[in-house]
Amino acid sequence: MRQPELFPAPSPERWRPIDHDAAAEARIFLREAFLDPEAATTLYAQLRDAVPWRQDELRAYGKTHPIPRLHQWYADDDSGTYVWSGLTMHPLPWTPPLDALRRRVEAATRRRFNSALINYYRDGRDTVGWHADDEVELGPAPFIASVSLGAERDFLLRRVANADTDTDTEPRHLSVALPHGSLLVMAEGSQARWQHTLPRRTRVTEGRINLTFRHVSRATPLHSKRRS
Ligand SMILES: O=C(O)CCC(=O)C(=O)O
Ligand SMILES: [Fe+2]
Repeated sequence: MRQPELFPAPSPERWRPIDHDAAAEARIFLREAFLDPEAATTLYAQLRDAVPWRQDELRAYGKTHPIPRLHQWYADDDSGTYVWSGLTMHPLPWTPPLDALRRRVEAATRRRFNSALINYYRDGRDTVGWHADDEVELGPAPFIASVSLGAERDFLLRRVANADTDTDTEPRHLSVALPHGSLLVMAEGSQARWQHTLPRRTRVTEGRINLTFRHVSRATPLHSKRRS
C-alpha cells in the first residue's frame, strides 16, 4: 500500500512533533506561533462576538443535555449538510476573516480545506469528549488542521487500541498545551490510530475558540458521530 505523503514537507524545522517517541506514528505536529499574538487576539474577539453560536443538545438515556461548548459550521456552498446526533447543521458561508485564515492554513499545510468546525469553550468547564475525526465523509485518511485562539488548554491524545481500558488519569495519554495563535496538525493516518479530547480544566476562567479545518467530500451529508 502506498504510504500517505509525509507531513510536513515544506519546512520541517517550523513544526514540532508533539512527542518524540510517538511522533512517527501519531503524525501530529504543532506550530506554536502560527499567528502573530495581536492578530490572534483580534480574530478571537471578532469570532466570539460575530459567530452566531449554536448551543446544541445531546440526547442520552432518554434525557437531553446541552453539549458542553458552543459551535458553528462554515463551509463552501457545495460541501453539503452536517448531521450531528440527529441535528442538521447547515453550513454558513465563509466570512472574510475566516476565509483569510483558511487560506493561511492551506498555505502552511499544503492542503485544501472546504469546511471548518468552530468550537467556543466559554471557560475551563467547557470540553469535548474522546473521539477521532474519522467520519466517512472526511475520506480514508483525514488531514485536520486546528487553530487555537484564547485561553491555553490541554489537549490529550490516546491510542485507539487503548481506548477501552483507559481511565481519565491514564499515564499513557499524551498531553499537549495548545497556546493562543497555535496551529496543530493531525496528518493523514492519525485519526485511525489516535483519539483526542479537550478535558475540563476548572482553573481556566477565560474562553477559547478552536477552528478545525477539514476537507469533506463533495455533495454528501457529513454524518458526524456522537461526540459529547
Ligand atoms: O478544541 C479542540 O482543540 C479540539 C476540537 C475537536 O477535536 C473537534 O472539534 O473535533
Ligand atoms: Fe476532533
